[in-house]
Amino acid sequence: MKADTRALAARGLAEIALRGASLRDVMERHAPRLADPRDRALLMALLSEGARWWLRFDAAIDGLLEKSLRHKDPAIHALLVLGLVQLEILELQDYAAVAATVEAVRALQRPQLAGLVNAVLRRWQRERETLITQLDAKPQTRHAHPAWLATALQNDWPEQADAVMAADNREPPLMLRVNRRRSEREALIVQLQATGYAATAHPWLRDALVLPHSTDITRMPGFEDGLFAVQDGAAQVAADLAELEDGLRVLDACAAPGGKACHLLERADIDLTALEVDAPRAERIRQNLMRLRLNAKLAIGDAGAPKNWWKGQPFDRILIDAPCSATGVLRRRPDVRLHRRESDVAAMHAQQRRILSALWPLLAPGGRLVYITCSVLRMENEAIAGELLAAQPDARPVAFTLPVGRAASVGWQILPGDGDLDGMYYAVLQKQP
Ligand SMILES: C[S@@+](CC[C@H](N)C(=O)[O-])C[C@H]1O[C@@H](n2cnc3c(N)ncnc32)[C@H](O)[C@@H]1O
Repeated sequence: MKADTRALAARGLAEIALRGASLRDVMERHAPRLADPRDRALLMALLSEGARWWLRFDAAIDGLLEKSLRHKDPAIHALLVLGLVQLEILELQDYAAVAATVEAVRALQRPQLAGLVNAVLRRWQRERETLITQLDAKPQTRHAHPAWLATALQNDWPEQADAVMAADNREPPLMLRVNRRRSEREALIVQLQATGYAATAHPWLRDALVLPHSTDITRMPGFEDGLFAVQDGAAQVAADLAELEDGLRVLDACAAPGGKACHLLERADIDLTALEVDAPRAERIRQNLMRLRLNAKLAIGDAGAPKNWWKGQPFDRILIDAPCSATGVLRRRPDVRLHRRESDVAAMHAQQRRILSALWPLLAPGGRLVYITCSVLRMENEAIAGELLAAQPDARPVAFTLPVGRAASVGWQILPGDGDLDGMYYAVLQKQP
């Protein structure tokens, strides 16, 4: 029943936006209560777009209510936000969106608030243009980004900040990576197109396929057989930068869930150690290796403390896909902007520096280290690579260019939306032979 779906979405969105729950957890807990896959899809759309646009429509609802319901009745507050999301973002028919939202008030067992909810949504419709002009006046309510992040983007990327935030709010394509050990890209495209999937080859990434919309990939032909994995194109650049050859010893230092590790293994016959600090997340590496029919040595440990897991043999390649603010992937993870705090960035910087300086001694002379984040903040990116170069006399930056993005003082930055990719930073550092 649609009303129940909206009521469930309102409860879930309140948990995400007001109590710090993750979208994934909320979806996993609530979706099994809906039998119809169309209701589950609506729940996902409401939760994702509700989280993505919370900071715009939460401010609007505050302006429309005399007394905020945010603390007193969080699910009703979230339901009002969802009412505006349905009208403005999901573009449902006005009548249907309002009627179903008012109906959901009853499903939330607050029938006494049905009149208020109806009145607030009607007032939005009447005063829409003025209210939208007010919301558009500030970057944080225009683009639904936290004020600290809008400011940080304007400081780091004054010319691109607006476009970056707009890209964070657009639906990303679904990108796959063909497992070249098990299929050819063209053969996979033919197979997918024959079953109704509009897959095309990415214009410059060798292993990437693009589909216009997200879908349940587990139902796609070839999934169980490990013919492909889901991976944004920006993440697929890592394997090119590693310049692999058969026989190399490679460390993927921050490996879960194993996307880049598997790509490296698909590219060459390497001796790969996949290290991860979080044991439950490491289990996901194991599952991905199994599905894609690949082999690696799995290690659980802290990349910043190699004495606990390193056996003393240097690595020819080290990939550090560092823990970071994830500010480059907000389009795919719409709840992150609600949970990240400004203070997290300095904490991430300290962690990234600790990991990079602990791993540099493990690199063989002549070897290369690829440092990556899915952050768009310079403090986590070129600042980290620059600090290593300043501290290690045997480190040299390797120059490279990509078809999209821009050179940083060290390395290369793709911003969200460049080439319709996620935002990602890359630096390649070589140890003098
Ligand atoms: C950006 S994700 C890696 C994504 C992965 N490379 C992929 O392509 O699928 C960063 C990972 O680093 C792990 N991590 C964080 N701190 C770590 C540490 N000190 N040592 C090892 N792994 C760490 C996190 O648990 C997380 O799984």
